[in-house]
Amino acid sequence: MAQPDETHDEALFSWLKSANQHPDFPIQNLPMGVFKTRDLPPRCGVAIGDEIIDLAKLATSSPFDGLAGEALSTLTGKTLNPFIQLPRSYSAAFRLALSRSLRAGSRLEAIVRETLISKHDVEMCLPCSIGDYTDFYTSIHHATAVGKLFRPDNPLLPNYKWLPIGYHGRASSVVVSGQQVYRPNGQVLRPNSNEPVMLPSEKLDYEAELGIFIGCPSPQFSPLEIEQAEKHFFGVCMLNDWSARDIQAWEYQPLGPFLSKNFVTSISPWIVTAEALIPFRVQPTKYSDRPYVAALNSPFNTSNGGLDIQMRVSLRTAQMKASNEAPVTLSKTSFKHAYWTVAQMISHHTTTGCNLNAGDLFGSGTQSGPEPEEAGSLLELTEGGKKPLTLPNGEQRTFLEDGDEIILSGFCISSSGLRIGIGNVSGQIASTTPGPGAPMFSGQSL
Ligand SMILES: O=C(O)/C=C/C(=O)CC(=O)CC(=O)O
Ligand SMILES: [Ca+2]
Ligand SMILES: [Mg+2]
Repeated sequence: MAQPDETHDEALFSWLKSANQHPDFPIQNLPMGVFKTRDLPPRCGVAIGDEIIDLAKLATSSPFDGLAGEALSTLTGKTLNPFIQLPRSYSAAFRLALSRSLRAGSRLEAIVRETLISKHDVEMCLPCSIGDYTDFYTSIHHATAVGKLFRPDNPLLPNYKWLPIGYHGRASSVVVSGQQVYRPNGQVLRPNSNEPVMLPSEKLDYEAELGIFIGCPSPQFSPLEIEQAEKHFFGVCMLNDWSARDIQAWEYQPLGPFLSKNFVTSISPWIVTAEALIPFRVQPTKYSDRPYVAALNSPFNTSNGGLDIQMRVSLRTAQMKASNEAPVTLSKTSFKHAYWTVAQMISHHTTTGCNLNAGDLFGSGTQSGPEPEEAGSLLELTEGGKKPLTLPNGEQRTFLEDGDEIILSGFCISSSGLRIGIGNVSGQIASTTPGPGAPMFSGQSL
């Protein structure tokens, strides 16, 4: 795993004014995504300051040599998949060449400047074609708190500390930030009843997660040892695993969540690459009485397997929107508290020989920190709906109501204050049954 290099130098200065001191997209970030405009079909881009580099347009000038040039030639289609499946040496070379081209004094300034499109003129799309989506459960604080609500006698099951628990999710319903979230109908067992009823979920919730994209594919029947796993980690986004808690409580035993989590999963539009995250690597949080599992340990994972990614959840109700109030923060935490690392999730997923493909998406599982106010879901913040939250404007919430907008955002910040944004993922709740072609709402997207 690489050490910080010249692309991470905090003193780098770009010829693009808006990139310098940009809170999300300075020259040290260079996240990748797919966008479209009124005139242009979906195409690959890199966010820099308040602009987006149109990579198909950049490729027509063949500005880069060697691996970086080859990498750029894969970025002319409608998804990032042809690029992210390449070995990491290509993405590292591309990042270096792009970083140099954006620095003050670069001989490529005029060529790159020609490709810039304002972020205000684009609509973001899913960054890649997602073949499979797996949702993990890596926050021990979330697992313990939720376990207490669902299984008071047995909150943390004995397997938790031995392997990263997960379930196979539904890739077809992953959407990009800004898409409406329609309240799902489902079977629910009401209190003091023996028979379920079909109704719109009354316990609609969010889950604050990190999204993890797989890059270089791994072949079937070739388990990845933990030392190899990082080579398959392409990058991250923010992910909201919308969850209908009443549907979940009735359906989840014995096979786990099914319809309660398959109706929509929202992700932020930009993928922040593993290379950009190098300065924010940390030692994973140490947990006492963790059993030693040789296959899930490596010297690198022990020293640098963690990622200090700050996560924030905020809510804007319809009433707040109508009176022009800013969203209210519900919780803050960091992915550094996760019990299992990205490499452990990747390696474990392939243990039986399951293959991973470029563009596969992992959810980290809801990230809740050690303190109650760091909880990544309403289920935890309201203790299963028993303790409503009172918002600054006097409104109360147990679960989400129609018109509520949830905004999950992420960023990393260095000890000297350099910040890179991971992104924002927002979604607004609408009452059930949209009819064909769910419209967009004007949510915030980064
Ligand atoms: O049964 C439980 O303990 C809870 C399961 C989940 O909510 C599954 C899930 O989505 C995991 C997560 O996001 O951490
Ligand atoms: Ca989840
Ligand atoms: Mg989902």
